[in-house]
Parts: sequence; C-alpha cells; structure tokens
Amino acid sequence: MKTINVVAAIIKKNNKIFATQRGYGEFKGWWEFPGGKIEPDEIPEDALVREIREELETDISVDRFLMTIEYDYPAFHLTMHCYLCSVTNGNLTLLEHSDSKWLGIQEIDSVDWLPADIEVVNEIKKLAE
Ligand SMILES: Nc1nc2c([nH]c(=O)n2[C@H]2C[C@H](O)[C@@H](COP(=O)(O)OP(=O)(O)OP(=O)(O)O)O2)c(=O)[nH]1
Repeated sequence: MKTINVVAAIIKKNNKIFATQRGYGEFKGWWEFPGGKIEPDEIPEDALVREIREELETDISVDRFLMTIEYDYPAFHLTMHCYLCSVTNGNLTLLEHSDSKWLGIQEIDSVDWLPADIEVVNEIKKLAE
C-alpha cells in the first residue's frame, strides 16, 4: 500500500485548538488539523509552515512535536506528524477549507474528526487534564 507523509498543526490559543473542515475531495465535510503532504527533501517543520501559509495565509511557530499517527485508510497508509503550534502573524483566512472552529476541551468531540485524528484528539484531552 502506498504511504503518504503528512504534517498537521494543532494551533492553540487561550486553551482552544483550531479545527478546520475539509472543503473538497474524498474527505469533504470531515474535520481535521490544517496541514498537508511533506514534499521530497522538505523537513516536517518547514512543510507545516508552508502548508499553513498556503491554506490559511498565516504564519505559525512550530512549538513542539506532539505525536506521529500511523493509520491505514482503505486506499493508502497515512503517516502524520503532529505539532503544537501558535499563530505569529495573520488571521487564519480559510482559502481551502469550508469552515473552522476554535474548540475548547469540552467541545472537542462536537465535530466529525477524520478517523486518523481520533488518537490525536485523545492525546489533546490528556494534555488538558
Ligand atoms: N491536513 C490533514 N490531513 C489529514 C488529517 N487527518 C487525516 O487523515 N489526513 C489525511 C487526509 C489526506 O488524505 C491527507 C492530507 O492531504 P492534503 O490533501 O491535506 O495534503 P495537501 O494539501 O498537500 O494535498 P493536495 O490536495 O495538494 O494534494 O491526510 C489532518 O488532521 N490534517
């Protein structure tokens, strides 16, 4: 099975995290952490800064590595590196997503997360304990 290598940003502000809804493609309507595929020869942190600029017109600092998810979708294997991040410049403008929400820990289960993200969400809940 082919593997795709992805980076995802858990953007935090005031004890909330930023969730985005996919606006197109096979996972349209599902919620995720913004990010995308790592390009050849790119380091994950640089890929994440690039993707957030492309998708949200916003600069972030990549504050710390959280976890790597390994997940089998029917058509591919996903390796997804997740980082805690904060906004340094910009207003998180949705250029590709259809919606976004700032979710506190109480509301974190209120959206339909992509299946691979459930483990990340569980880790975020643990951090908040
Ligand atoms: N960005 C992101 N992708 C996720 C998450 N969870 C999850 O299963 N994925 C999957 C969905 C996609 O198959 C893949 C990410 O691809 P993408 O479409 O966002 O990447 P990209 O912007 O580089 O892609 P492209 O449309 O330019 O090809 O990872 C998540 O939380 N964030």
